[in-house]
Amino acid sequence: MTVRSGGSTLAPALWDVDAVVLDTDGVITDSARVHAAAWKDAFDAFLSEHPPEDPTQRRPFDIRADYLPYVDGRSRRDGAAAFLASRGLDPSAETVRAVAADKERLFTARLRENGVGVYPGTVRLVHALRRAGKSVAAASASRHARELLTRAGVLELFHALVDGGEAARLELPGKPHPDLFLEAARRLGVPPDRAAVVEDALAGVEAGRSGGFALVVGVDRTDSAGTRAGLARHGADMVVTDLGELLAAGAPQ
Ligand SMILES: O=P(O)(O)OC[C@H]1O[C@@H](O)[C@H](O)[C@@H](O)[C@@H]1O
Repeated sequence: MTVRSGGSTLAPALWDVDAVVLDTDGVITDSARVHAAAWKDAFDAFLSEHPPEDPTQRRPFDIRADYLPYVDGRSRRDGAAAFLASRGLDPSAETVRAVAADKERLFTARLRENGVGVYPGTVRLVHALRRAGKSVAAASASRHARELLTRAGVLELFHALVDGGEAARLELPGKPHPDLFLEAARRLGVPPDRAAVVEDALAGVEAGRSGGFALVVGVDRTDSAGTRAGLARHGADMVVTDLGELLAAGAPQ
């Protein structure tokens, strides 16, 4: 049976779920690259001021090799600590706070200068899900998620939002723990085995998998074999390059 409602058609993978929880950075808004670039500047400054003892660990922060496994999807402090530890540096609370504060300053400056865009394929999918009677939530480790969704003009499309501020207030452990997504599903009133998670981060697909969600969709906007394989290995049931692929062929573009 094809779910046709309001003229839109969802891909079969979504027919059997009642709700979809979408990560924000890189899934709804094109802000993952802004986070990654700000982290690179902050970590490279730190590495040149505090070079690791082992010369092989002194190379600059690399967005593919370092951002994806250690920082993407994790809270500000968890991401900073994971990367520093990966280079053999002591992730003391003080060091983590200093690097995270530097990244925050760089991130907000970039955001002020360039603004943030939204992925049109995601907006089309969210409209189609709503027309099909499904609930939709946004979830993010970022404390900026509400601001980003508001600036992009899409906040009102979501029935619930759990962001980094909420996660801290509720003391939810960050991704790869599933708590952020479970809280979003709880707010929608849908059990995880009736809901899908959509994520671009390795820690995020892992969270969807360990949360027992019915479907975990990975998003790889670079369409690289390595990233797709990584997302699948960490728990994605399927990987798309754009969320428009979750609309059935023939659905309005
Ligand atoms: O510093 P913020 O805005 O609270 O964001 C925390 C994290 O949010 C995640 O969504 C990003 O993938 C990370 O790069 C970022 O560090």
